[in-house]
Amino acid sequence: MMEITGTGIGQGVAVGPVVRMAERLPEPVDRPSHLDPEREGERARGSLSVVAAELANRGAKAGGAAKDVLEAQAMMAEDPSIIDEVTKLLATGKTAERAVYEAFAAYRDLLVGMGGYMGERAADLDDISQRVIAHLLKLPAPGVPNPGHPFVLVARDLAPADTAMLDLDQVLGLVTVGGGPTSHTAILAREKAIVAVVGAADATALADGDTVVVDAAAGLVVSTPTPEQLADANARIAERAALQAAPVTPGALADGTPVPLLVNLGSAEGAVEALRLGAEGVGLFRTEFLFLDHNTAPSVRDQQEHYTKLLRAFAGKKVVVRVLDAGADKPLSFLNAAHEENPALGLRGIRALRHSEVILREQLTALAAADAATDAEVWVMAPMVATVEEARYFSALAKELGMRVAGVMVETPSAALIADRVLAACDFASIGTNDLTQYTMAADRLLGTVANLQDPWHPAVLRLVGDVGAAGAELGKPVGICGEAAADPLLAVVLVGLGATSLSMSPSALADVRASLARYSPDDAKALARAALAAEGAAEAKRAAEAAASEITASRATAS
Ligand SMILES: C=C(OP(=O)(O)O)C(=O)O
Ligand SMILES: [Mg+2]
Repeated sequence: MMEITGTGIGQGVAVGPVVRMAERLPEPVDRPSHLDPEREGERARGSLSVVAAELANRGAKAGGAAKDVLEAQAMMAEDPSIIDEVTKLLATGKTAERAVYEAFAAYRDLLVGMGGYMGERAADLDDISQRVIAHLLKLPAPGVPNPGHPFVLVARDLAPADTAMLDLDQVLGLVTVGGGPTSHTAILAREKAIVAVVGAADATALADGDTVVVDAAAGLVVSTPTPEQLADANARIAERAALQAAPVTPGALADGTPVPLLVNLGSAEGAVEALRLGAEGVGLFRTEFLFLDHNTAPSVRDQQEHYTKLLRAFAGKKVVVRVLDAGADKPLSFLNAAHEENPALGLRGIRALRHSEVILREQLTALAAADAATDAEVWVMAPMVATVEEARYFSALAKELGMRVAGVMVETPSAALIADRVLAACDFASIGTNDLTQYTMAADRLLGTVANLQDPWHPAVLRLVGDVGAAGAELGKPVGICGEAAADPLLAVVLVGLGATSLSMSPSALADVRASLARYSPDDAKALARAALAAEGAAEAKRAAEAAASEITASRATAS
C-alpha cells in the first residue's frame, strides 16, 4: 500500500488499473544509418502505413468530429510528398527515424508559415511524426493510450486538447504529476466529471497495471489498496451514484431561500447534460475555449452561431457570457502574442480586449444578435477587471452594442477591495475565485509546486468575497460565484454566508452542492462563514467550518 497526495478535483472516487501516458520522444539523433537506404525506406513506409491505418481505425471507432480529424491525419501520414521527402533524406544516409522527423518538421514549418487554417494543422503533423517514430523504435505511441479496457490515466500533465478528447467510458480516473487545482486541465476534468487528482508529484512512482484508488475528495491516490480500502472505495462509488440519482430541485437553503445553481460551460455541447443535472442557467460561459486553437479572431457570424446554439438550449434561463479572457493560462495569439515575463500580470482579460477593441466590439455585436434571436436572459461580463474605470468602460460599450445587463468578474484583489465603487459602475459582479485566489495568495494557478497556497478556503480570500457580498447587498446588486470554490459543497455554504446570491460550477458538482445547501439555514451559513473568516489559514478555516457544521447538525439532532 502506498499513498500519494495531490489536489483532488471534485468529490468522486475511482478504482482501476494504472496506464501511464507515454512521454514525448526525444529528437532522433542525426547519425548515419548502418542499413542501406532501400531497407530504411521499407521501414519508414511500413511504419507510416501502420500509423495511417491506426489513425483511420480510431477515427472510425470515435465517429463525429474526431472521425474527420483522425481521417485527415491518416491521409497526411501517407501523403506522397511526405514519402518523397523521406526517400530523399534516406538517400543521404539518414536513419528512417531521423528522415521521418526531418520530413515532418519541414512540412510543419511550411504550414506554420502559411498561417490560418493550415497553420493549425501543424500540431497534427507533430503527432503523426511522434507516432511513426515510436512505431519505428517499437515504443508505445505518445499521447493518451488506448489499452482497450477501462483504466486510470497517469500522466505528467495533459494538454487541454488531450483532456477534451478523453474517452470517458475508458478513463475511470486521472492522476497528473503537474498542474494546480485551477489549471485548465483541472477545469476540463471537472467539466467532464473525471475523477482526478492533480499535482501528485509522487505519481511518477506508479507503474502500468498497479491497482489504484483515486480519492478526489481526500486528494489521495492509494496504490495496491488493502481489501478494506477497496471495499470502502466501492461503497463510496455506490453512495455517490445514489446521490447523483436524487431528484433535481432548484438550489435553496434549508428554509427555502433560493440560491440559484448555475453551471460553468466552455461550449454549447455541455448544455443538455447540464440541464439534465438541474442547471438553472449558465453562470459562466467561457468563450475563449471556442477559439483556443484559432490563430485569427473568429468571425461575427461564427460567434453568433455558437452563442445562438447555447442560448437556445437555455431558453427562459439566465446565461452569463464572459467576453474573451485571453492571456496567461488561456493564450490567444490574435489578442496578445507578445512575450511577457509575467503573463498572469500582463495584458490579459479586459486589458487585452481594450487593446484590440474591434475584437471586443465584434464579440458583443455577435452576442447581442444571438440574444435578440433567442429567449434566454443574457448577461455579459468582463474578465480581469482591476479598476472602476474598466468596469465603466465595459458596461458602456456593452450597452452601446445592445446588451441589457453588463457586469464584471471580481478576480483581482483591487476589484474586491473597492467592490462598492466597481458595482456602482455596472449591473452585477461574479467572483472568479480561481484568479482571486491566485492574486490574493500570489501563487500561480498553473504551478503544482505552490498548489498548497491556491486554496480558496484561505481567510484572506474569504474576506475579499465577504467585502464584495456586503457591497452587493448594500447596492441591491447580484454577486455570483463562478470560480471552482463554488463546487466545494461546504465552501459553497460559506460563500452564501458571505453574501453570494448564486453559485456557478461544473455540472458534475451540482448534486453535491444542492444537497449541502439544503442542510443549512441562512443563519447557519453566516455562522459557518464567521468561523472560517476568523481562522488563521486555509486548513484551519475549513476545519472551523466543519466544526461549526457538526455543531449545527448535533444541536438539530437533540432538538428533534
Ligand atoms: C472563473 C474564473 O475564470 P477562469 O478560471 O476561466 O480564469 C476564475 O478565475 O475563477
Ligand atoms: Mg479567471
